[in-house]
Amino acid sequence: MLTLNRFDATAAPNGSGESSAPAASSSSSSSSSRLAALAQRKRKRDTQDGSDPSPSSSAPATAAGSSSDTFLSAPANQPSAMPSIHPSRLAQAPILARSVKKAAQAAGVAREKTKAKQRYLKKKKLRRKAKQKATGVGGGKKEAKVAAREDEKEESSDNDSSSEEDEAAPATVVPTQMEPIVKEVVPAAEAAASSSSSSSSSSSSDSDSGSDSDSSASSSSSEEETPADQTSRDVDAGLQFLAPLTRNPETNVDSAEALQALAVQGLPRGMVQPQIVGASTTSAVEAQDDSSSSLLRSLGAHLDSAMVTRLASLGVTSWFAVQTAVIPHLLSTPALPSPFSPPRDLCVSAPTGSGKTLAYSIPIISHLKSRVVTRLRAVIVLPTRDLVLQVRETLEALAKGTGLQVGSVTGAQSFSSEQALVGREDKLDILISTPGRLIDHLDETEGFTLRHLRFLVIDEADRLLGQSFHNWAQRLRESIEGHLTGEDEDIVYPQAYDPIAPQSVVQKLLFSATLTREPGKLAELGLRDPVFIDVRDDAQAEKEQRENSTAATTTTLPARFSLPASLRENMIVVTTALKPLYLLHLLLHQHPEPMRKTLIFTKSVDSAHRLVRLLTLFGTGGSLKVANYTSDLPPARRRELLSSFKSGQVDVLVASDLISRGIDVPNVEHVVSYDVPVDAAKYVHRVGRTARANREGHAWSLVEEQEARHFKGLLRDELKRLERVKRVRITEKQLEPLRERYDAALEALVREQREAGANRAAR
Ligand SMILES: Nc1ncnc2c1ncn2[C@@H]1O[C@H](COP(=O)(O)OP(=O)(O)OP(=O)(O)O)[C@@H](O)[C@H]1O
Repeated sequence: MLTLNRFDATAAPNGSGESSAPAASSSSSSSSSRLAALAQRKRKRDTQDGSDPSPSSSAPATAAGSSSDTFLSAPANQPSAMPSIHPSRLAQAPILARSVKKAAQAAGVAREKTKAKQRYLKKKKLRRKAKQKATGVGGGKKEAKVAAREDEKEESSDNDSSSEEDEAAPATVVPTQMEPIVKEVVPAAEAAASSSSSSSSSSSSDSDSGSDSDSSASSSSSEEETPADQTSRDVDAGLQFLAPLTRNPETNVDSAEALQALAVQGLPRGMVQPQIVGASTTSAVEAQDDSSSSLLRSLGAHLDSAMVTRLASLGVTSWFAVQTAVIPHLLSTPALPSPFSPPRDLCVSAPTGSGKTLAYSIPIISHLKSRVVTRLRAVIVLPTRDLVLQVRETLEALAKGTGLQVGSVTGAQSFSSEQALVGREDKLDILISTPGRLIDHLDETEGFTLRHLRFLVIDEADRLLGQSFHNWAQRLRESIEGHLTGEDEDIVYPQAYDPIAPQSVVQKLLFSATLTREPGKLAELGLRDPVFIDVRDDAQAEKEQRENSTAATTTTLPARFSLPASLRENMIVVTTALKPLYLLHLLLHQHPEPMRKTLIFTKSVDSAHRLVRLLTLFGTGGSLKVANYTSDLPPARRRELLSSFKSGQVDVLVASDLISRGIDVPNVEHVVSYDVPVDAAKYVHRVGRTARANREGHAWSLVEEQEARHFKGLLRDELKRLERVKRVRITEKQLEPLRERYDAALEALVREQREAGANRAAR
């Protein structure tokens, strides 16, 4: 076991000979040697740093032995040195956790307040005081902010001193001791790779690891196994998961080694072993309250006939693939899970337009509809206001008649009116929000609490986890888990190293068509043993299922990008100078009829404005009504435009990437990328605005000659769909009939812009 052996090895040069003491010797002598080793290491570091030794190790250098003696003469009931194991390791390895607990009990470890716990309680008290101050009259907000800043300062100064304190406190299992363990693993692994003869001539740290292996070999071969040895073997097994971390995990490689590496680096196991579902899977929407033998009914959650009727009125009579997999899974978790057996989290990767919104909305409503009092039990986080409103509309339609209260906060209304909504805990059952606004309310709205939360949905998860806005993910997680401490200051949990500690019952649900594979990003949310559901096209799903059924373990990752099978993709290579002309040809003459129900994406708001103006000057108005739909428009105007588009009063919307994610505009037939998307995720979300809900749709990418190579590389290497993209040729000869009008429109546009520039300069 690395930690223990390392301590023994450090003690050996001291002449105590404790490292070579038989493993069967009493536990107190083995802990003594570790304590002596700790003291010596600390002295050594203090000497190297030139810093003042802390009181616990402040004995003069000549009194090395006596310093150890100070530890050795600890009272008999002083807990023995425990292996330091990161809580997350213990959470992953129940056997190891049990062994550590047993060893702790055998050694008589009293459950007393550790220093870390004391620090935590102190900080909590300070936070509460700051909050109380903030809720006082006038200037409360400012005071709270100052107090919070002070909290942060204190936290960082605490952290600075923690490693020193922790080492001086030999008897506590403190997570921060993980760091030395990890550092030791790296040289040990390197040493193993190099020739065995080099160990004798290594530096002091090398010799540490060298003697680690020596001592473990000698003691394990000749002596009887003690409980401490048993523990150290278990810890060794746990540490096998540790490996040197590479800085940038390869998240786009599907080889077995890459997957293994990602798993070692912390990608949840479930993500390496997803549940794969074919995209054409469907099932009938049926009420489950009629069958007394229904498993779901026995679990207290089911789809009642009122919900089935509501769904039918919305045109939903059968489940899409993602719903077939996700809805029963979520309904089968209890509405009120036990904190001692909390539900597993869920990550879902499914194509654009495949019905992910209903996949989470229906189980949430089905679970919450039987609640007795209104409390905030579900929070749904989305990246933009438009998406928040869209999802809110869906939830309101589904919740009709259930009495559930659905609300949203996005910043579209004044902060105080939102506070009136979220500041009282009996106003809302379901809240939909952008991350920034949610954190603002957590920080500043008195009475806003997540303590009753049951579901946290992160839709468009990869986009949201890519945003570091005020560390929103971590702060949200703290708010969810923080309330577990309750009012009783003596109960501090969750402590992952206490296997029977109650945990938060919040189930986190992540959805996206481009789900992130980055362990670091997923770790921000602290997912609990997540289940992964991955909807892929049928051929791919079948292949994966066949391969995985013959393999001992599945080694696959959820698809990085999912697109609907009903999407037809095309690319047109164009000359830069004539790009608008190619677009005009595509819109007006590529098909027997002009292209209606079309979304055009440009690279910026300005380009969108210019393009709309050019199309208008050209006079497409006779056959196609064009409007721009960009982020500079007020939300009300955008909603108006969407409804005009839905009703057919507007045929073509020219947008920046504002609506490329999530927005569900029914019946979009064509998506044109006037400027090619900069990355694969953008491509997926743009083209995913068409071919939704199993309908047919067409995507067109206008690729300038000099961009063609890069774009093809994107399709081939990242999206793996080059062969699905049809190359459409438009010759310059085909453009001739439009040329004259186009030149006139272009000239008029240039004139307009010049005049506008001159006017601006004159002002
Ligand atoms: N079972 C169903 N039957 C019929 N229509 C459905 C069904 N499920 C969803 N839809 C419709 O499909 C459309 C797309 O659904 P939704 O917006 O949830 O897709 P999504 O998977 O979230 O897409 P994106 O990844 O682009 O956000 C919506 O108009 C929705 O009403």
